[in-house]
Amino acid sequence: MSKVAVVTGSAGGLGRGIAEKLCSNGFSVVLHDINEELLNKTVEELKGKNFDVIGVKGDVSIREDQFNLVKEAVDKFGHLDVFVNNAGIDAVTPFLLIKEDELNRLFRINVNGVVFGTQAAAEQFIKQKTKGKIINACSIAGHESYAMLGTYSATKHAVRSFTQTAAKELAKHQITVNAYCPGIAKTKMWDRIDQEMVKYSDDLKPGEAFEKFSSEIALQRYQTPEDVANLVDFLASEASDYITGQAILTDGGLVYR
Ligand SMILES: NC(=O)C1=CN([C@@H]2O[C@H](COP(=O)(O)OP(=O)(O)OC[C@H]3O[C@@H](n4cnc5c(N)ncnc54)[C@H](O)[C@@H]3O)[C@@H](O)[C@H]2O)C=CC1
Ligand SMILES: CC(=O)C(C)=O
Repeated sequence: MSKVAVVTGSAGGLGRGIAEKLCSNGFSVVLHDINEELLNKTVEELKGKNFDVIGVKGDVSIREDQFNLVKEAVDKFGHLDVFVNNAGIDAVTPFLLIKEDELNRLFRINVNGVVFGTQAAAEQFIKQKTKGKIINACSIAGHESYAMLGTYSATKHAVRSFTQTAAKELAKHQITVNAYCPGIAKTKMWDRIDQEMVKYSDDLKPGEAFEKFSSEIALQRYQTPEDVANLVDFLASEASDYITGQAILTDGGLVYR
């Protein structure tokens, strides 16, 4: 019986990389995204590689959607082993200009989404009476707060906090809860961050905010989805069974904790 994983926000970017890695290691994977068109395209591409996948459209910030996502996974594949809370959004704003809408939007998706996904997955693991793995998208911004990324950094610190609390409460059920903390990966998220940072700067040109952040990386290259997927793959495997409540950096040497 193959293992079953759900990856939220996996129509593109890091989530897609994670889904592909788990598929290539024999998982059946439920891809999930709010962007239905891209989700359907990605599902077809992965099916074309003979991967065992389905797609479920949903919004992580809606609690009911997260429980429905787990239900769809179990209806299709019979059980659940791994739930990756990957979906997240960004905002670039000088601190003095942060407004209520930005705070609510980012916390709803980046934090509420992780809480609801964790609850839905844990409920299923407890019902199954099996161990289970919950893996959350944190960031270097969950360890270090960045200028212009105040709201985003606060949400990622909150993800780290909920990862610890959930790990402590769910350990008695043999459920582990960990987080991966990527550095600077060239996905649509960083394309947007770069564009916005350039708008607020007098001297940066398009691409230069990304280059500036990347130039600090000790290993001298920006991150790929595969780099991130390698850590998530480990956290999804039995090799990580004795690890819980951790927010592990994978950033090529950028933030040292
Ligand atoms: N790209 C980077 O350098 C880093 C990314 N991260 C985190 O990794 C995760 C993935 O990031 P990327 O792939 O770069 O982002 P991305 O923006 O390229 O992809 C995110 C995906 O999530 C989906 N999504 C957005 N809101 C959603 C919602 N409410 N419900 C369901 N799906 C939704 C989007 O449609 C998109 O397909 C995020 O949590 C992000 O904060 C962390 C550190 C660095
Ligand atoms: C996108 C992100 O997580 C950063 C800037 O750390």
